[in-house]
Amino acid sequence: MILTELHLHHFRNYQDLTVHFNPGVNVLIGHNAQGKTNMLEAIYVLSLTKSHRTSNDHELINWQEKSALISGTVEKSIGKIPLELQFSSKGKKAKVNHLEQARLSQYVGQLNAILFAPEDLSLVKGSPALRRHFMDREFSQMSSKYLYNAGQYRTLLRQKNKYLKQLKYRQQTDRVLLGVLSDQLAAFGAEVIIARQHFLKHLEGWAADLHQEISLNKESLRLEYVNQLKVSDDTTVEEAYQALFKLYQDNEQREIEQGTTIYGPHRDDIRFLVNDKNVQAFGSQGQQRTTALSVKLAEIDLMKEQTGEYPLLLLDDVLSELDTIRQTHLLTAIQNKVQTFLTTTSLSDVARQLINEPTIFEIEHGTLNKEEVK
Ligand SMILES: Nc1ncnc2c1ncn2[C@@H]1O[C@H](COP(=O)(O)OP(=O)(O)OP(=O)(O)O)[C@@H](O)[C@H]1O
Repeated sequence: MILTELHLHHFRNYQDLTVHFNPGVNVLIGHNAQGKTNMLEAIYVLSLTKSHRTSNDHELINWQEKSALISGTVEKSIGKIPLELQFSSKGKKAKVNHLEQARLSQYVGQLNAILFAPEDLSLVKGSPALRRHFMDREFSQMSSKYLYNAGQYRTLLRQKNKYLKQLKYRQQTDRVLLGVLSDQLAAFGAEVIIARQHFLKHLEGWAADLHQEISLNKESLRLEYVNQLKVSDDTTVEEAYQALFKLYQDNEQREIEQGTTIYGPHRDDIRFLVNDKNVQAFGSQGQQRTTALSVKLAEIDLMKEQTGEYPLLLLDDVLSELDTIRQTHLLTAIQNKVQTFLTTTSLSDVARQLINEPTIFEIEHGTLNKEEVK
């Protein structure tokens, strides 16, 4: 898919801007604090309805204003689709084809974007929460069912945890309601677990090939889904539900004593194995970076496989974080395949040579100038 046009109105430091993009590589270049990341963020928000930098939508609205608008046209194999998001103190409204969507979950999936920022290089060495967030964010874009199930799971988890605390401090005594909450939680949790198993298996296939290539055939990569149920590719949702519900029943007293839910996909993780060794514990920084890069690039192919369309790729200041070999791999892997937006304060010679006919936009104080490419 291609984002042909973007319009920003009172979004962050952009007053009123309409920009037409290159279907290939778009370079957003400028000094610090001019609005490069804000532009990538706008595309990301147009894709997922929320920002990767803040959970407070109000921050997206220009400080002098009361509302903001992001709109754009996405071109897919089925045709052109106009998308629009409005933010105000009353909340946000999402429109597809000029029609307001009753639920944001109906909107997500129209425009898919993969964001790669320097912090993604710590996907491997960062906390398990980072990897769970990664799974939820990426798999939600590929499957509205996943988005729904993960959302329901989160809501029920909050309810169950609140109830467990009330039982712990004896503000409640009725365990029947706890059983009902655990039953529902196990049902949505099982859906999330089986979907993660499925998506990670496919992601592994793509990532292993890329990793081998980037490491010049020296390393093999495997991805293991770490979960308390130890599911395999053959485990059904029903089996996972039964197993998870049993864990809740068997550990009811422990969960009450701890005032929190101990089992479920909110405790999952991903283990990355390079040449069969856990790269988080034993890998060099370079191996960890190669792993993160392979996994990010693999997402592009996974998304194409699952949705039939390539996503957009948003690269926020990552080139400067990668050495020449990894830069070369990244840039050759995306050329002529995915529409790419990359921010940088200066483009290295390597990148200039590798990028095919980019459009270069110079950003200064929330305005854009197109640079003629020499
Ligand atoms: N809600 C807002 N209203 C107005 N201006 C904002 C708002 N939010 C952020 N800004 C301004 O946007 C600018 C930051 O833009 P951005 O994060 O895109 O920088 P950048 O060009 O990516 O820089 P760097 O290279 O340092 O990452 C800052 O000047 C900040 O003050």
